[in-house]
Amino acid sequence: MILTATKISKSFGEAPNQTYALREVSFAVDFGEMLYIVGPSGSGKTTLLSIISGILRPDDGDVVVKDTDIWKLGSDALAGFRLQTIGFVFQDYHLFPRLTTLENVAIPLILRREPWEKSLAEARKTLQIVGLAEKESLPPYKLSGGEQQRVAIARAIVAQPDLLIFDEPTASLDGETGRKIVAFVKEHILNERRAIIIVTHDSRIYEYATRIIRMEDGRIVPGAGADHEK
Ligand SMILES: Nc1ncnc2c1ncn2[C@@H]1O[C@H](COP(=O)(O)OP(=O)(O)OP(=O)(O)O)[C@@H](O)[C@H]1O
Repeated sequence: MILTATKISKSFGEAPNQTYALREVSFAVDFGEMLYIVGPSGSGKTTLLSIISGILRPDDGDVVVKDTDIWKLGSDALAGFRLQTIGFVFQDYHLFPRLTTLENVAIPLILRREPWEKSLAEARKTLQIVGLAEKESLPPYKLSGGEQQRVAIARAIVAQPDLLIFDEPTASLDGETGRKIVAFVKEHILNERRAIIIVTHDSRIYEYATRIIRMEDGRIVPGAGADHEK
C-alpha cells in the first residue's frame, strides 16, 4: 500500500456548533491505483484530502504514506516529506502569474534546493511530457484553461512524487477538455510506482477510475471501493 488512513476523525468549531467533517474514516490506496473520492458537497472530501496530504491535522487517526506515519512527524520533517512524496493539483491551478510556464514547473525542485539550471532542465523535460514545450517562456495566463491545468500537472510531477492528489481537476474545464486531461493523466502519469487520488463531482470522468469510493456525511459509504473499512 502507498497510503493507509485509519480511523480519521475531524471536527470544526466548538459545541454546540460543532461540525463533524470526518467520522472514523479508513481506507487504503495501492500503487498503480487511480482512486476517485466522490460524494455530495459537504460530505468531507476536501477535509480528507487535506489530512492525507499533510496540510490539515486530524483530531484522531493515522495516515501512513510509504511507511511513514505523517502526523507523527515534526512540522519541518512533514514539509520535507510532502515535497519529496506528494504532488498536489488544485482545481484552479494555483500558478504564479509573474513566472514563466517553465519557472512555474520548476518550483518544487527549487524549493528542494536543486540548482537553478538543473531545475529548469527537469522542468523542460516535464513540459514535454504534458505537450507544452513550446509554451515554456509564456506566463501561464496566456494559456488556455486546459493548458494551465497541464502546467499544474507538470509542476506536480516534476519532483517524481509517489502520490499525486487532484482536487476537482476538471471543475474549471469544459467537458471535452476535462476528459482529455484525465485520460492523459491515466495514460502518461499513472504507473505502478505511484498512485493518484482524485476528488471529483464530474461523472463524465468516472470511467477513468480504477476504483471509486463514495463519501456521505463524513463517512465512506460501505460497499464498492471501501476495502479498508474497519
Ligand atoms: N475550516 C472549516 N471550518 C468550519 N467548518 C468546516 C471547515 N472546513 C470544512 N468544514 C465543514 O466540514 C464539512 C465537510 O466539508 P468539506 O469541505 O470537507 O466537504 P466536501 O465534500 O469537500 O464539499 P465540497 O464538495 O463542497 O467541496 C462541511 O460541513 C463543512 O461545512
